[in-house]
Amino acid sequence: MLLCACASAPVQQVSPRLFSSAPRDYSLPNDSWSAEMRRLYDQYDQEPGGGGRWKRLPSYNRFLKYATAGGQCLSRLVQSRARLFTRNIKEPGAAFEYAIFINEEEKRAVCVFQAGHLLEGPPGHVHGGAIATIIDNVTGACATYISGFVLTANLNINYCSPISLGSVVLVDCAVDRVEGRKTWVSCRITSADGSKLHTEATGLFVSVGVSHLFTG
Ligand SMILES: CCCCCCCC(=O)SCCNC(=O)CCNC(=O)[C@H](O)C(C)(C)COP(=O)(O)OP(=O)(O)OC[C@H]1O[C@@H](n2cnc3c(N)ncnc32)[C@H](O)[C@@H]1OP(=O)(O)O
Repeated sequence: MLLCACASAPVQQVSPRLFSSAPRDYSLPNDSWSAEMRRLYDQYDQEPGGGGRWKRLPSYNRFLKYATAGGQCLSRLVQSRARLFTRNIKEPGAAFEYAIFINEEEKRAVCVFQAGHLLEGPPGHVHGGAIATIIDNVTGACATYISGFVLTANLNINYCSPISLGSVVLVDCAVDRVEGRKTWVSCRITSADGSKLHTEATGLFVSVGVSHLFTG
């Protein structure tokens, strides 16, 4: 489902910020984004407080450092050099370029995803593991938004048609049901115009306390 275009967000500066300690929000547009990527982003992006249905999730390369409620402390405990898998390649556009938008009312998440040249699997096309990664990330974000902290227990993926490197696709997820600690999410990856189905998936997420990460 697409929305009317809104005011464009500024393009993120990706040069090293030598004199700034502010974290980079990787979900903001940068110069590597194609016109198609930017167009889709603008369709879902909403001004904060504008009452829109879609809310962009900020995204940093360290999961815990910028989290509220003791994130920094946990980050030090876990591993100071740890970096989020999808955000750890320095060259903009080389790997995972994406922005996730959440629609809380519909319990949906949509991700605009541009797959860079380092994600190659079959010649000229995206690796199945990279596709699984973006699915896990977006379905996981959707489940987390609705159910709080969860871990992926099960992911089923049907690869229907290959995704060309450099192309922009839509990852569209919805929470199907929540029962106790379990949250089921379904997901479809389509071409930007929705006409071609690339991938279908379902995921089961289980709610855990953060202490589960330390105790197993
Ligand atoms: C915002 C950024 C988002 C990023 C998203 C990234 C998400 C990830 O990649 S997470 C990393 C990959 N996942 C993991 O490492 C998880 C490893 N697994 C585990 O830690 C555990 O097995 C875990 C937490 C899933 C479940 O363990 P535990 O908390 O002991 O739950 P447990 O009591 O066994 O099961 C709870 C329920 O889930 C069900 N369940 C658990 N695992 C499965 C499974 N694989 N398939 C089906 N059902 C399952 C159980 O049957 C049980 O159901 P019921 O309540 O009806 O009896």
